[in-house]
Amino acid sequence: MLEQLKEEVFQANLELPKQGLIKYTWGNVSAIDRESGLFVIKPSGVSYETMKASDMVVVDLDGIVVEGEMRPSSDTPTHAVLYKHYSEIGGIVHTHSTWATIWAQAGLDVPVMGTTHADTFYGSVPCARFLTQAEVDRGYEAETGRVIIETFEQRGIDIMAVPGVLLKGHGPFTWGKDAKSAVMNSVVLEEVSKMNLFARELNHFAEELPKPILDKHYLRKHGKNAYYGQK
Ligand SMILES: O=C(CO)[C@@H](O)[C@@H](O)COP(=O)(O)O
Repeated sequence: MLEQLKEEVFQANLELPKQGLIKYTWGNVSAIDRESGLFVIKPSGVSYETMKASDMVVVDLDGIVVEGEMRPSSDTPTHAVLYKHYSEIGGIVHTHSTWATIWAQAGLDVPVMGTTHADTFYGSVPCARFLTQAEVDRGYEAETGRVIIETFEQRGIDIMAVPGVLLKGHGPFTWGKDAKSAVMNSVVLEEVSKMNLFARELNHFAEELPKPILDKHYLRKHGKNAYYGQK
């Protein structure tokens, strides 16, 4: 069942250490099959060196295991809440990648300071608030998903135009149309987090990208008249 998706999710998980986004088991990737309403996620706490495609766990949108021998990622309820709320999302990634986590620990949005950012994210990547004691008690991981939704709704941000968020004091989540694009978005977020920190260090008054350039770069890749790359 869902053998191809398991392979895709497995390969996407292997990309995390390859791209330098994680150490040890500090991350997870999932992808959903919208037809069955089931998603595939990596098992919790299993070394990337020994993990196999057959170790991937299939869960439903309530996070209940449907297939697999292992316990799914501890972040499964966060993934489930996001898949349930946003039908456009096909893949989700969580990491503790260093540069993005620095911004998360500083409690700051990652501003658009260059075209590298604008090519992927149509605006600042928001930093969501800390969870309250009541939220932690109610279910930390599911409430984390709800805080992400709250952040995007309160700020009126389109989830697919800005496919990532920072969780204050924790780290980034990114998403995309599938697992591969969600991983690419994590790589971009990590790179721009690093670039921005150095740019602000060199010049505390370094400006954000002006709107016309943000529009041009984002829309030429993602707008309805996109023309970047090959047909
Ligand atoms: O954030 C954390 C731990 O603080 C987790 O996302 C991370 O360790 C990955 O956990 P899983 O191996 O996916 O259960």
